[in-house]
Amino acid sequence: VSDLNSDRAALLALRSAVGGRTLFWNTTLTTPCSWPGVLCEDNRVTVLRLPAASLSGSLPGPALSNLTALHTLSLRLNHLSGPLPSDLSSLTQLRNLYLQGNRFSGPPPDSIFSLHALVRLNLASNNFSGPIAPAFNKLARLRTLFLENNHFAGNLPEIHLPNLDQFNVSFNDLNGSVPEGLLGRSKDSFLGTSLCGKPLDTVCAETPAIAAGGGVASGGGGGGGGKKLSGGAIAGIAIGSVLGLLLLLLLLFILCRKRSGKKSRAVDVAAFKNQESDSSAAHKPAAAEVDSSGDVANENAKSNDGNANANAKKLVFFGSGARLFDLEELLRASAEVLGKGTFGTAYKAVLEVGTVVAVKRLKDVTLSEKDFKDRIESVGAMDHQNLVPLRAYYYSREEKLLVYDYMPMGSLSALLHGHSSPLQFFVNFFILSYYLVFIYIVDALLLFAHLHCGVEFVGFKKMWMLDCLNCTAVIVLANTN
Ligand SMILES: Nc1ncnc2c1ncn2[C@@H]1O[C@H](COP(=O)(O)OP(=O)(O)OP(=O)(O)O)[C@@H](O)[C@H]1O
Repeated sequence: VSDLNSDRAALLALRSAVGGRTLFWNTTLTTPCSWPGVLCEDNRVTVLRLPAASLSGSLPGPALSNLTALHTLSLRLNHLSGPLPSDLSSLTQLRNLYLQGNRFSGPPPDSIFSLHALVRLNLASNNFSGPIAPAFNKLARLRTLFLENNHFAGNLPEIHLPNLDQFNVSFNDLNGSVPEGLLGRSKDSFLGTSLCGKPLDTVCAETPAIAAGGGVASGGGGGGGGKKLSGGAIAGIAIGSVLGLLLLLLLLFILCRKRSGKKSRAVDVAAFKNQESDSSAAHKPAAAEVDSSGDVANENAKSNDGNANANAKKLVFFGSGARLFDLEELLRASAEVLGKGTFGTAYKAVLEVGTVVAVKRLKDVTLSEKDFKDRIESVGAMDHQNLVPLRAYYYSREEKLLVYDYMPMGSLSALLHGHSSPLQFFVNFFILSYYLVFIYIVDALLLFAHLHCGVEFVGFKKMWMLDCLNCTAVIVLANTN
C-alpha cells in the first residue's frame, strides 16, 4: 500500500542513487515533506523538484515507481544518465515531467506512453535516440512536447494532439517530410534536422529513393522517406516497360511490312492473272492496243458486262502506236502510294526500264467497257498545258487503271498547306519510335541495376516523368514537322 512512508523510502532510494543536493535532506525526520524540493498533499509526495541539484548516475526504477501520487517531477539540468526506468506506468498522476538537460540515453520507455495524465513532457537536451514513436499520440492531454537536442532518428510520425501548443524536435537526426498535422508549426520546431517540406525552406524531392534495405522509398510527401514501393509496383513498372517496348516493336514491324508491301506492287498481280481466264475476244479500239504477251487475247471467256467484252490483258495507249510498256511491265514496276482521291488510289510506279508513271486505280466503276472506253478516250484526247496527260488505260471486270505522266513536283495542296509527305511522316515516326525504344531500354537497365545490383537512384520517378515529357515533346515535334 503506497503511503507517505513508501514515498519516503522511494526518495531515500533515489538519494542514494543520484546523490547531489539530496544528500542535504534531513533523513532523521520521519516525514519527507519538509525536504528541499519535496512537496506533499494529502500526506503523499506530489511534487519532486530537484533542478540543477548536481544529481548524477541513473534513476532507480523501482524507487520512482513507488511515488504513485507524484504529479510533478523535475530533475532538469543535472548529470543523470542511462536509460529512463522501464516501468513508469504506476505514476498515473504525473502531469509534468521535466528531464531536460541531462544525459539520459536510449529510447524513451514504452511505459511513458501510458502516463495519460501528462500535460508537460520535456526530454530535451539529452542523448535519447531511436525513432520518435507514434505512441506519443496516446498522451492526449499533452500541451508541451519538447524533444529537441537529442539523437532521435528516422521519420517524424504524424502527431495529432489536440492540446499541443509547444512542440520542438529540432536538432535531431530526423529525415523525411514534416507530417501534415505539424505543417502549422513554426519552422524553429524542426531546425537542425534533415526534414523537408513546409514549414521549412527545403523542398521535398517527389521522387522515390532506394531505401537502404533495397526497396524503393519515397523521399517525399505524406508519410516521408520510408514509404516503400511495393514489389507489385516494381513488377508493374518492369512488365509495363517490357510490354510497351514489345508493343512498339510490333507496331514498327507492322508499319514496315505495310510500307514494303505497298512498295512492291501497285496492283495485285494475281488478280490480273486470274482475270486472264475471264478475258474475251480481242477488241480493237481506235487507239493502239497492247496485250501483255503481244498475242491476241483469249477469245474463249466472256465478261459479265453483257455485250461489252472485257479485254483484260490489254493496256490501251492514246496516240498513234505509242506503245511505251505493256501490262506485265507495269505490274512488275515498284510502286508506292501517292494518295487517295474520290475515285481511287494513285500510285507512283517505276518501271524496270526507268520510266516513271502515275497509276490511278479506280474503284466502284460500274460502267460497261464501251461507256468506259468512250469517256476515257475523250479524256485522253484532251491536250492542254495545265492538264496531266493521260497516257493509257486498262479495263477489266475487276480492275480499271488510268496511267498518267508522273508529276514529280508533289501536290499543290501540300505546297499550299505545308502537309508533310508520307515519307516525311514515316521518317518522323521512326525518329519518335527510336526515341521511345531508347527510353524504354534505359529505364529497363536502370530498373535492373536497382533490383539486382542494389544501385540507388534518387529521382527515379522524376526520370519517368521526364521521359514522358520528352516523348510528348518528340510527338509534338513529329506532328508539327
Ligand atoms: N500524275 C501524277 N503525278 C504525281 N502525283 C500525282 C499524279 N496524280 C495524282 N497524284 C498524287 O496522288 C494524290 C491522289 O490523287 P488523285 O487524283 O487520286 O486524287 P485527288 O485529285 O487528290 O482527289 P480527288 O480525286 O478527290 O479530286 C494527289 O494528291 C497527288 O498528290
